[in-house]
Amino acid sequence: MQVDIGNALAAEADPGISRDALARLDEDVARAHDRIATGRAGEEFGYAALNLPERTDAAEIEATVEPLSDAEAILTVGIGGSALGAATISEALGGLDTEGKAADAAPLYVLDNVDPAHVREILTEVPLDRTAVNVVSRSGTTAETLSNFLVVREAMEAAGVDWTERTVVTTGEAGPLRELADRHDMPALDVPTGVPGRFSALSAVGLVPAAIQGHDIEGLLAGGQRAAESLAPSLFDCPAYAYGAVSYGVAQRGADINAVVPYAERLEFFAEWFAQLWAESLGKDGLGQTPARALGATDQHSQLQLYRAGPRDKLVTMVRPRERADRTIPETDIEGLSYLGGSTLGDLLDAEFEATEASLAAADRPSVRVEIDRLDAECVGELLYAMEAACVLYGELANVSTFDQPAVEWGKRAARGLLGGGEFEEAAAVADKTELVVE
Ligand SMILES: O=P(O)(O)OC[C@H]1O[C@H](O)[C@H](O)[C@@H](O)[C@@H]1O
Repeated sequence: MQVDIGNALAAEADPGISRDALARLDEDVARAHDRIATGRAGEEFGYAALNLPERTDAAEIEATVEPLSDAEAILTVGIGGSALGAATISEALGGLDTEGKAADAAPLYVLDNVDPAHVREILTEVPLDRTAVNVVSRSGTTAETLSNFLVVREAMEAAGVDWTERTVVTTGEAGPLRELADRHDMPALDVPTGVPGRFSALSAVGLVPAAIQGHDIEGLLAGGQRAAESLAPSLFDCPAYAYGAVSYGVAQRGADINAVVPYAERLEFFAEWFAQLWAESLGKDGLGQTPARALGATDQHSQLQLYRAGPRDKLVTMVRPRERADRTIPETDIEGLSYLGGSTLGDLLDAEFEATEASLAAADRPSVRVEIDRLDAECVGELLYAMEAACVLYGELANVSTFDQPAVEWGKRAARGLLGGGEFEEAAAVADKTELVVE
């Protein structure tokens, strides 16, 4: 993976970071790297995530899902960190919904919301008797996930399918989901200890659907390991830290928003995964950098106007694979279009990428270029790990508590209280809402 931070330098962009400031920041990076290394060595909560490429047992995952390898569809039931990693990996490697049909892998459907219409659509679409269900919850108590799973289970029973035969559970050591798996003797995998959901993509949490689809999960872990080995005490030697440090540096200078723009349809979910990672880890104590999601080249024709000419509060992160399967644009004699003929759609996408980057630089807007070689298992594993390491580094530099999410849990308790799931003072706050209704 390669990161180019040139267009985030103060000489090119406002806000931007000067070379002197970057050199000073590099001293903080060295200290943060030491802290991260200590945390990893002690398997401390959160830091342990950066050991996953070594810790995750690919053979165990493959053996556990083997009885479901004939599945014609996969249904992941989870939310947040228990869904986005799997969706990101399966999409990047080919195998999300309809894309999967073209890619010859069982398509992955993700039930990560409790919108009844969405649930109904998915249950109508998947062949329940030939679907592998993967219910994923670290806590085993998340209301959305458990409710959806109860609905899926009921639908399978109604269709005469033995759901215990078609479900893999991924959960923590204890909790309702673990008890359910034990009671029905279902295949179950562990959410690794010490790893928050949003950092768990390179574990059973993110790898089960890819394993069922026959993707190279060893390759994903090897790519993660390659990024782990690239961690170094200077941002000038480590692409992941260069990205984390520059994001932090420009955020301190006013780039409160980080617009992530992959130039690959198969990385659309990556932007969603990144958004959870960045928002939930770094949005603390009045600090943080708001993730925005876009897709190149499509969103050049919508959001780019704002990114180039709106408030100077954004960093644009442009992500692309350097190689991709390509398709030639047919020659044409249509007047004014002949320049397109003979080049490829990939050439066009790359030209759009470079033109957008230049257009941001010409307007003094900071951007960072993140490139991977191609969209294969190793490069995807490397990208996910590097972004996690970048996030951990940013958290160290900002001195926030990267691995918790108290604000999210507040809302979870309030919703649970409202549904009669126990006494929670957060639920009482709902009744205190101030109204000023206009009809
Ligand atoms: O895996 P679960 O316990 O079901 O949690 C799923 C999600 O729940 C919360 O929203 C947390 O903030 C997320 O970080 C977590 O990924």
